[in-house]
Amino acid sequence: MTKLLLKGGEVLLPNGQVKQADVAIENNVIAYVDDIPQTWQPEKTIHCSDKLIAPGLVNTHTHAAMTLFRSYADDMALMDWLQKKIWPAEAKLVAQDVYWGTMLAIAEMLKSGTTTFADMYFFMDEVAKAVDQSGIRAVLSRGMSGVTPTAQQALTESEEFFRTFHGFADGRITVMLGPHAPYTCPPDYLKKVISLAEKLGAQIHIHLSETEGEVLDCLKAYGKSPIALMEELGLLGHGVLAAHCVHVSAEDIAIMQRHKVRVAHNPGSNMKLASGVAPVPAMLAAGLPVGLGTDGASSNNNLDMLEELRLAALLHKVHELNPLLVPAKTAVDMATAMGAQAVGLEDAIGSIQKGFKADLVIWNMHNLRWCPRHDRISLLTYSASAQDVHTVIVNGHIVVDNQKLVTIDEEKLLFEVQQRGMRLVRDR
Ligand SMILES: N[C@@H](CCSC[C@H]1O[C@@H](n2cnc3c(=O)[nH]cnc32)[C@H](O)[C@@H]1O)C(=O)O
Ligand SMILES: [Zn+2]
Repeated sequence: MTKLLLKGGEVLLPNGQVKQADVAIENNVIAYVDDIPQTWQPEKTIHCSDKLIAPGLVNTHTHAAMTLFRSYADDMALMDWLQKKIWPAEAKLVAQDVYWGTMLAIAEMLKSGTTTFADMYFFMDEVAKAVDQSGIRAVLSRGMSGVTPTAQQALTESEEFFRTFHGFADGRITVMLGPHAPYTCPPDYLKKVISLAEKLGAQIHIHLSETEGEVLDCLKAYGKSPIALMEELGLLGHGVLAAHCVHVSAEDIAIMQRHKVRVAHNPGSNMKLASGVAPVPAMLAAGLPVGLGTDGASSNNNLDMLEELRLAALLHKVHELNPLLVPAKTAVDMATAMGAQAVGLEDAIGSIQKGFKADLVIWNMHNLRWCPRHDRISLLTYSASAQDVHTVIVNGHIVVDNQKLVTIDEEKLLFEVQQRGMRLVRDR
């Protein structure tokens, strides 16, 4: 048994209040917040004065290994970017590339306070290996496309991946099915995905209504929006994490409400690819859980969730010319508890409370950006930097210690990803 005490810090509580409290961690869970019995003796103590103990950030949508393509193809529209640059480069990927690209992503995420990420990619055994070794938590899906020669193989691999890795790495890995999008997965293929989801009891992670073009094409082909088409096919009944949802109508939102669809909002990616502005205030008002995501590093171009948190708080204000929208408290909620809901882990992570998994970030407030401290949630949203991440704990284990990665060799990582990234985009 390991017993860890976080002493003398300020804790961001589930109700959004911040209070001075000690936190006791036993094995992988939060054993006590504040009311620690006299008899409880820690094996290790972290002194947290001038520090804010907050839930780990939840990155609800990414393609981790796309760090390999960071800065390779910028300033393009989504379909051009995917079809002309990314998919040809991805065709050259080998398993080891995905391992190293993912490890780089994990290193970047951990150091910037992310403790859980939802991923959709391929060579997922390699992703699971990187997750296992690094100590982060992840919700993994093998991206499936119905229009490539690997369509059938993707279904088989997804099933095997689910059976092998759902609950793996001390429960840090959960697995979803990942049909890529309606424009790469035609209805007949999605029906196969749905049958598989039913057979396995698996949830679904999919890109929906990311661009206006996607919605118009879908209307033309099927007479329905992507969301309405997904409802008709029966996909929405399976616990759906829908990435983007930029071009959704009021009717779409009503459908999503009926089926408790969870949204991954990616403001950085949506802005960079000029996809549009998701109606986040309307989706929140409809009671949909809206988490935040970075999307792949190649459309962002970093995996810093604090940046998404801030963009989420800023974008909707300027877009609707209403400074009251997505206040700091809501943005922090989206990056933590609502993110946990979005990835289906709301009973385990996303808030600091007794019995929850010990996934925490200790922020250093003793610096210029955090002074003076009128409101910690405001400071975290509008002022903080990833450099203020002092210590990160996932599943009760310290994975970042005083800004240093504990489980990952950073120099080796930089070398590997530099070499591999260059090879992938070299013309043959
Ligand atoms: N098409 C793959 C499976 C999809 S994996 C996830 C895919 O999502 C792609 N991707 C990354 N960002 C976005 C985005 O913003 N929208 C749609 N797809 C994206 C990424 O390049 C990757 O190919 C196959 O052949 O089986
Ligand atoms: Zn994506």
